[in-house]
Amino acid sequence: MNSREEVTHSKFHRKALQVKEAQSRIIEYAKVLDTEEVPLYQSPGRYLAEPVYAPHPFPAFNRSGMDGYALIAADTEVMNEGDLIWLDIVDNIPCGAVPAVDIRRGTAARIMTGAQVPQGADTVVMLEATESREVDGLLQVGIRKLHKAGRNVTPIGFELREGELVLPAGRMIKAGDIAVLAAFGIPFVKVIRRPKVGIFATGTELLEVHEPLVPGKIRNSNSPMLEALVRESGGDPVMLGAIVDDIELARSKVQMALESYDLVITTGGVSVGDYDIMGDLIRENSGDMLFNKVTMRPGSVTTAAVRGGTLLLALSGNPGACFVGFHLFARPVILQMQGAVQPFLPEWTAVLGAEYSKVNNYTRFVRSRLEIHEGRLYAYPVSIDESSVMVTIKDSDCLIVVPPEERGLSAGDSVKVLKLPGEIRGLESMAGS
Ligand SMILES: Nc1nc2c(c(=O)[nH]1)N[C@H]1C(S)=C(S)[C@@H](COP(=O)(O)OP(=O)(O)OC[C@H]3O[C@@H](n4cnc5c(N)ncnc54)[C@H](O)[C@@H]3O)O[C@H]1N2
Ligand code: MOO
Repeated sequence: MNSREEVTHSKFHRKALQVKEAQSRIIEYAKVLDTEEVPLYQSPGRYLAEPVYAPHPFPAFNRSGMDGYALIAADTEVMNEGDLIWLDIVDNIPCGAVPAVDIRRGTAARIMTGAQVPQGADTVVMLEATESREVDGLLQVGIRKLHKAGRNVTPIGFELREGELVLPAGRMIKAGDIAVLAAFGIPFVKVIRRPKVGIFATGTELLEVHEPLVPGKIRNSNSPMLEALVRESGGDPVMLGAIVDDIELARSKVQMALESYDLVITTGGVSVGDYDIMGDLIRENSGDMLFNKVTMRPGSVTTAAVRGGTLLLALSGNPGACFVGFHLFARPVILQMQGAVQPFLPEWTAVLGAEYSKVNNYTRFVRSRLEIHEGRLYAYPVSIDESSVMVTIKDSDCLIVVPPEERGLSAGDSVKVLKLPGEIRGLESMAGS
């Protein structure tokens, strides 16, 4: 066999890996990146680099849950129905103040919601359940009903005890986490640095977004889509444009990108056509190749290599395949590099909303809409889900996983779905219905 035949031969005879096997081959090279400190307000969406333990109990003092009077519950025990018990008011405690006097039998303190309950008091009686009077210049509060100890008092450490784990490392920071960090006086948060992801497209047919359409050409929609997906995954996308189908150009672009970024994603040119330069380029150094075929549709031609320790993910040019390939391979790498606890798409179970008859000998990942009817989750395959189709990507909430052996699926079947990130768009169609 001469070398040209060898190239052709290896182009056509690819060893296909199962998706899980392909995922575990690449995830091995997705090393958690170094840490950095960011201001609290910039931390949403970032991943915590280290666990947060409560530095003090929360609340840090016994807290009043009502505006009213702090007193000793036992003082209200001796009451007959309808009688008023009169207690001397010895203090007035606004929020933020430290009580000046301890409460002893026969006394009470006026207190506001959120203020520190004074020593000795074990209950707070709400203002509406009290009366007040002045006797010889002394203010007194009258209590009509029997009150139990502990009412309207949130004890110290009720939410968190000192030293308790509040936020584990690898957790993506959201609004509730911000509240915890703020409450514990953490103005700068240690997070994992965002991976820098170089993105470029290959294809002589590609025009930039701003260019007018000309015969035979299409606009490069995959690069901006990948840019958005990388950003959505917490990565820092670096747009390297589109190159024509020229292997020399691709080689130098790949080399530069691998030396400069934490991950390189390309789209297009991985099939067996005469101009599928990314496939050829990766095969040149087959020792570095992790795989160049996966038993999935769309995206069977998804290719991965590792060079100088950096991953190169060559996704298909077909928009549907590029989208699915990103979620199955690129997103987990980007998340893992940020130390995410669960880098893969979550697996849910749904009811299939409509018949799906397409099958082949590869696992299908069918772009689908999600809806909830009477408390049950339904997945509806999008109207057209071919690998080459772009327009239905926007309607996808999940990917239904259709195993290769199935004879086609019927409406009502239980199906495994991979939930895509973000809100469920399918629910928008139900708004107002
Ligand atoms: N003889 C064979 N032909 C094909 C095979 C095969 O096994 N044997 N595989 C098919 C499958 S499956 C897929 S998927 C595609 C994969 O093709 P490539 O990944 O090499 O992608 P291209 O050929 O470069 O482009 C495919 C398609 O997508 C359009 N495209 C490309 N880049 C972009 C972009 N940045 N934005 C929008 N659209 C893009 C391109 O114009 C083509 O229409 O190969 C099958 N063929
Ligand atoms: O790689 Mo293709 O997208 O399987 O159809």
